[in-house]
Amino acid sequence: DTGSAAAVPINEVDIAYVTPVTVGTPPQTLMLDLDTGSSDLWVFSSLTPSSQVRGQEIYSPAKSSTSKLLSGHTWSIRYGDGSGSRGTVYTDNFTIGGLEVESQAVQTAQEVSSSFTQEQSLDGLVGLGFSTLNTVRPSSQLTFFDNARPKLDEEVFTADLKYHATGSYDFGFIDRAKYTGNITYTPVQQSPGYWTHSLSGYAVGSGAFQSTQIQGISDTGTTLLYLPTAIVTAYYRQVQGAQNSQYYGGYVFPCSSTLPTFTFGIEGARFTIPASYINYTRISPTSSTCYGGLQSSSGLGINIFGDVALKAAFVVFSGTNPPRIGFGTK
Ligand SMILES: C[C@H](Cc1ccc(C(C)(C)C)cc1)[C@H](NN)c1nnnn1Cc1ccc2c(c1)OCO2
Repeated sequence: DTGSAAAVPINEVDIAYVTPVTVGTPPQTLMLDLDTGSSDLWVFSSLTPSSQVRGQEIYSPAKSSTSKLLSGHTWSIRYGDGSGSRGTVYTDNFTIGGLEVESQAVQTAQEVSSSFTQEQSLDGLVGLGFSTLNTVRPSSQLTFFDNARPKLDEEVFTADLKYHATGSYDFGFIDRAKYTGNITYTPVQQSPGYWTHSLSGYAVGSGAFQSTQIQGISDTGTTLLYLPTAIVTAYYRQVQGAQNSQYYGGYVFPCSSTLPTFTFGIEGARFTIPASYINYTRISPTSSTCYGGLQSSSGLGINIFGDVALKAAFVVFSGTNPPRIGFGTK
């Protein structure tokens, strides 16, 4: 089997992408954030206090003839940006882009943090990290990808995220029409459960390519690109008026600045992020100061190849043994 679904940016600066999914019988449609950097599938639900729901679609297990309570099971997740959620668990039919998994663990939120309440067009997350990271207790649950694996034509899913436009996620096949040339693969170290791999180096603008291994995680659920401070300072040194602002918590610069491109390596292949992707957003709607899409990872303890980087390529997440990740030019 295969599946294919849209990845729709939830706002005008691509803070996150959501994908239509259906849960239950008859199908209830929700817009969820497919997140390779976590492994819980959770949704706003009929169990979420109405004070914490602001426009989101909810999943009501009581309205589904195929829902089953996973009795005695709970979950609680805290994301790296400080947001979080917790609740109980049902199993139900779950479909993404025509690919169905029966009795998928669907984690129903009984509490969500304010940053989730504020994102009205995001109804939850589909974790596509390794199932070892799932927070359901006493027994952890499998991700949608792990449940779908046995029926997939090929043990892969792909991400084709786009800048200020709708892209796609495919399951079980690699769509040749979505990239040119070949896919370059590199090994994934699946501990502690992220899609962890290395870049082979980087270049700032037209500068020489610096060959250096940079380990990090490819994370579709993270907006920006977070790299070591030395690389980030080398980049913003090329930007007139750029500064690392304590107040704004990162590099800012005049919105009128000309930004260099940023190139990253995967093995011998090179992928260039257009300057426009790094001119991320105005710090406030009327400001002429802009916040960078490339920021330092020093506070995170891990380098994160988020959407700013991933949308510059066609990415193959391969669940083969051993797992690997592939990048193609588009
Ligand atoms: C933050 C997201 C998870 C999320 C997504 C969306 C949202 C909103 C809808 C409310 C906008 C909040 C949270 C990420 N997913 N793998 C994640 N989950 N756990 N770690 N990370 C990566 C990380 C870690 C730390 C950081 C960061 C990123 O951005 C800034 O500081």
